[in-house]
Amino acid sequence: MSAPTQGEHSREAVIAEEQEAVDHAYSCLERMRAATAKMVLDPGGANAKDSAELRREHQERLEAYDDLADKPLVFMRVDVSADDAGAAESFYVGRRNVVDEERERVVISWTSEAAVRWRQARQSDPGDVRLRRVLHCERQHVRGFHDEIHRARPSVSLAGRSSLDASASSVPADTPEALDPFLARELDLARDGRMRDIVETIQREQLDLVADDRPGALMVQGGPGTGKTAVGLHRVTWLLDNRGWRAQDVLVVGPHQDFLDFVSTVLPSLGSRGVRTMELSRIWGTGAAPHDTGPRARVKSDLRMAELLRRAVEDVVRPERLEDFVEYGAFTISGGGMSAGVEQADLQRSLEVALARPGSLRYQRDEFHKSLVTGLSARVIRSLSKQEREDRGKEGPHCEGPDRGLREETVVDSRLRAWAERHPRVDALLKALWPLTDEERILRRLFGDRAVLAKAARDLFSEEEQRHLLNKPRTKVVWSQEDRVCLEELRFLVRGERPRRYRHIVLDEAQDLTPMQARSLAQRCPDGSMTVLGDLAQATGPHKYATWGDFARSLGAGQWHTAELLVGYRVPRQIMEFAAPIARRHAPGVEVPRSIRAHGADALTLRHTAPELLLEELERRLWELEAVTGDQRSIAVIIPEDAGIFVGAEEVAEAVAARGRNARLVRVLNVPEVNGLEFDHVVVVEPAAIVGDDQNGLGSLYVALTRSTQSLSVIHARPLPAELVGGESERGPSAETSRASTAEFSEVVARPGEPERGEPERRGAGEGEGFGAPSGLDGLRSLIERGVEHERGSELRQRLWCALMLELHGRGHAPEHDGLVDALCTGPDGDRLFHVLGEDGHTYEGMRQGALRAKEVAHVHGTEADTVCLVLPKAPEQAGAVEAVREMFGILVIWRAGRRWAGPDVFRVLH
Ligand SMILES: Nc1ncnc2c1ncn2[C@@H]1O[C@H](COP(=O)(O)OP(=O)(O)OP(=O)(O)O)[C@@H](O)[C@H]1O
Repeated sequence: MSAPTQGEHSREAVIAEEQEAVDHAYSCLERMRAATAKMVLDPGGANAKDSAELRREHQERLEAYDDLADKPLVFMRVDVSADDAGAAESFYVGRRNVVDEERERVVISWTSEAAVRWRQARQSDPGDVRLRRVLHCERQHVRGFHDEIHRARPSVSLAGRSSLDASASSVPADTPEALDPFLARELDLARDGRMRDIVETIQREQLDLVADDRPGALMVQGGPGTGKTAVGLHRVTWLLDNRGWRAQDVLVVGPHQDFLDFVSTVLPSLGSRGVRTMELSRIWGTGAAPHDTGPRARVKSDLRMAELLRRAVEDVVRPERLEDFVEYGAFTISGGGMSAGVEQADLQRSLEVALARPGSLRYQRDEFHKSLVTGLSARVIRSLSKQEREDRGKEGPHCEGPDRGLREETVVDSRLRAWAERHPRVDALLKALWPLTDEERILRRLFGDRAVLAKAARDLFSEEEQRHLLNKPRTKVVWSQEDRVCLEELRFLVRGERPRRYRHIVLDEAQDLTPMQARSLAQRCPDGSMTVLGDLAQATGPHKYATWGDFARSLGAGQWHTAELLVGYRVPRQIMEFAAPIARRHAPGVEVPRSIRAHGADALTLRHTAPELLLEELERRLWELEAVTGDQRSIAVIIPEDAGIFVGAEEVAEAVAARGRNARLVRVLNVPEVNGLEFDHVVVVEPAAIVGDDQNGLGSLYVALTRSTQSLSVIHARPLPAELVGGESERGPSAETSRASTAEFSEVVARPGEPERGEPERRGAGEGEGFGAPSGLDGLRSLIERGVEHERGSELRQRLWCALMLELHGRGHAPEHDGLVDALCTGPDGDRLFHVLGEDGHTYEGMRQGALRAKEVAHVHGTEADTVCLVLPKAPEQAGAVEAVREMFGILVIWRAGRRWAGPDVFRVLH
């Protein structure tokens, strides 16, 4: 073993010194933990309630210590000038505040004002920072370090550096392109379905936003993977620590539950427990409600709806009905030997005053009710009081004391008020003036009655827009997500009910919020303190905002400011360059992030194939990826939402699951489900179908293409959207043509009939002959082919066929298929021919016809299949049908039962 160099000596010495400090920090933390655990058992407190409250607080602190799990407690040392003479004081920065027995600071939380300031210092403008050293720890063990700022002497890491430190010390930390090795290592880690906190490697521009203390809404625009979500979550911890807010004061809103699960460990690892997180659709009730679509969704979630709803509520009131209750110039009630009345002019005035009061519909009604009852009971009281006085004069005193008369009057007054309050005529008058006081009925009437809608929508919505809002007559109303937002607005207008409020709200993927949703969320945050995170180029919702200023208008935000994140930390550069033209087309004013991650040679793969081979190609790509990546890396298959293209998510998922061991890490998702998530490898299937004809389809594709940290594979049968291949799209000329050219990528083109790479050539269908058709049968063959082709028009049959192909491929077969044969497996125990049936395949008649067709196919194809099998979409309708088909035709039958195959011969035919 060679002797260590001088550099290695000094490096080892530094690590040993830092290790000592880290060990001390951990032992102090352990002491604090033990003391807290003791306090949980014996919390003290003046009474039981206090004790319970204290116990809960200690318990939370204890859990916060434990939430560190395997994350390092300490990750930075900072030396700052203590005096002009050059003395320096050292501090350690970490995930928690730690003190020693004398309550001296041992570790300062990264959220403290000082720690943030030190981290914002630059080598060129260090302020009082003399040394800023990043410690690379694995749990408690210091493995390396890197000096970002060192003013006293050259960085020790320059000498004898480890491979981990090598690039860091050679790159000036102030250079934006600098990718420090700790960061590079973090970014390259496998994505296991849970986001990690980035507190150790947070970049200056990110930290600036985390610690932004301006009041109002902070809106962060940033492309895919620029760390918006990470910034939003770290900001929550910073706010809780610096504003003294409780966790319950903050709400984090994300696009869907998977996203919330994905980020669920970040806040606890930063020491912030109990922050409420919610998926967007659950904010307004159940997430299961359907969405409106197309122009209806657009109109219904437009900000103008707020005014329409206000008018709809205003229009509910029918002041003209007052007349119907007035006789001889007054409104009167009588009963129980009493009568009372209010003159019309007074009544009119009361109504006007009530309607002019700021407040909800019910509040105004109640105010009118109160003043009416006061007016009525005042009249009765006066007459009764006179009577009483006369009676009292005859009968003598009823009770003693100076306030006798007053008390009697009060009793009479309250009894009379109750009488007037509940009088049926009063009730009838209120119902006539306010016929509706229920938000659901008001909305049903607005969307169900053309005249009501036209009156309220007069100068707000065009006639066409009004048509989109109208429900079809006699349609049973199921409240959509968009309706639910309107209902919340109505609940305020009608009852004055406001949803729960928060001190701060973080909105992630905010570009997809509708204006009405944004307005509704802002109402949960009366101080307007919000963090709004989004990317206008990733917009997939019914509304597209041109600027964040438009979004701020929906929020009704008094104060707001925007910031931009421009460096991408997730997506490798080659993929980002491929996807960028899509973003530029979709949101021309928005800057595409500069990816900090270097090209991987095989980061991008494009595969073109025939529609019926899409599934096979996908299977093949998954095998390849798994072969390369092994068991540890996550893979997402992103398919179009309208799966009509070839097969649904279920079938792909089944095929993935059937492969067993790696299935855990392979997920099949569509774009709304993948929003905000990331995976190591992503396979995007049929981009053109993801774009579809939706105005926000390009946004969806941009989301799909930018989910991976390692590689992107695109498998397509339809031509790629023009933006991806540098062409002119039908959507108009590209703002900037793509720099990507298909030649740059590994592209495999496979069509039926064309030999694929490495496969023996075979003659394709549609060229006059199938593989092995006996001569003389050509005429018959084409007749039968036409019949088969016709049957293949069934979508159900197509899906069933795909499921069968997946199954067979999954079992290691390479089934042949052509214009006649659905699947033919050749193996040592004979040939098996499968014939797939469609809609009526499970009826006996369907099976009988299918059996005949299968026989014809086998005959003209010339296959001497040892086994012919019918594949039904579900279990046969008639008992005994399977046996009958087997005995009469010699044909076996299997069928689909949910996600499985079933039938008495299923193992024989599918082995
Ligand atoms: N400073 C950093 N250090 C380490 N990892 C980082 C840093 N910044 C971002 N990342 C990582 O980059 C990935 C993308 O971050 P994040 O999901 O926050 O981006 P985003 O802008 O919200 O993306 P999208 O718009 O696609 O939702 C995450 O894995 C995150 O941990």
